[in-house]
Amino acid sequence: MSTSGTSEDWPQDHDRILLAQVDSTNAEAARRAPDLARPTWIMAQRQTRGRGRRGRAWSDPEGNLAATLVLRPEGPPARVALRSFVAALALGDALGVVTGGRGGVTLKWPNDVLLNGRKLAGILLESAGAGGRLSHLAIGFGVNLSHAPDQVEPGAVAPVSLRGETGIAIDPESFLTVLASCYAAREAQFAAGGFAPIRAAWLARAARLGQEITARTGAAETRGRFETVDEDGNLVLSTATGRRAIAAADVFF
Ligand SMILES: O=C(O)CCCC[C@@H]1SC[C@@H]2NC(=O)N[C@@H]21
Repeated sequence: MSTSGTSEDWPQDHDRILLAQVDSTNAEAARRAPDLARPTWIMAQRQTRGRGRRGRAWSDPEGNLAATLVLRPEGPPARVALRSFVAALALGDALGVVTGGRGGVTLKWPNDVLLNGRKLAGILLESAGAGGRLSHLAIGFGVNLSHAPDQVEPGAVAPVSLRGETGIAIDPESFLTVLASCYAAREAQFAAGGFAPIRAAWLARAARLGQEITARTGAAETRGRFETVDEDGNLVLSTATGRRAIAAADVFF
């Protein structure tokens, strides 16, 4: 199956491609990006080689959401990368809509979404370009709507599914419609107001803000109090040896 089209609730300036199966919607995004004239969501019912952050595999049973938004954003790569926060916020908004705002949704730096403190969703940003200019940005969303994976990395936040945690059953296509609409609203906020309102909204939902956390980048580990996220999206920790701004890491609680 490969269909494209729109429905009443779908954002007017976004396109949509629905696939039965693909290796990875992010990989498909990279293949199709040169031919896409408008922001486009690519959703697959099943991925055979879903990928997660830092080269990890992303397990993707049918009934979960696997979708990638392909954008052609203007601006320097560092600003484009702030869409990581736009995306996480939009996903948090979408979950608020489907749960009727019952709460329990928090955001874990850089861009995981937690439900009742456990991992419900991950986001993977990938881009291509040359000479300081990006040709496209792919924002991949993996949401455990129906099933939580059995296996997790040692020390990682345990996974959870929306259905298992709340009893709410929503199919991926319906969830995508809500997510696309929430994303369009947050993108408009980012375009109009820059990172400041996005940052403030993200911090208002941040998991473990003010608490001790560990940031791990390769073999390097930094433990400290989670102070804030700065104007560039860095994780700021107050450590025994001073304030540290960390651009990329995995966070452990
Ligand atoms: O490691 C993470 O937490 C990020 C996981 C991102 C998974 C999604 S599923 C849709 C898109 N396609 C992929 O191959 N990965 C992302």
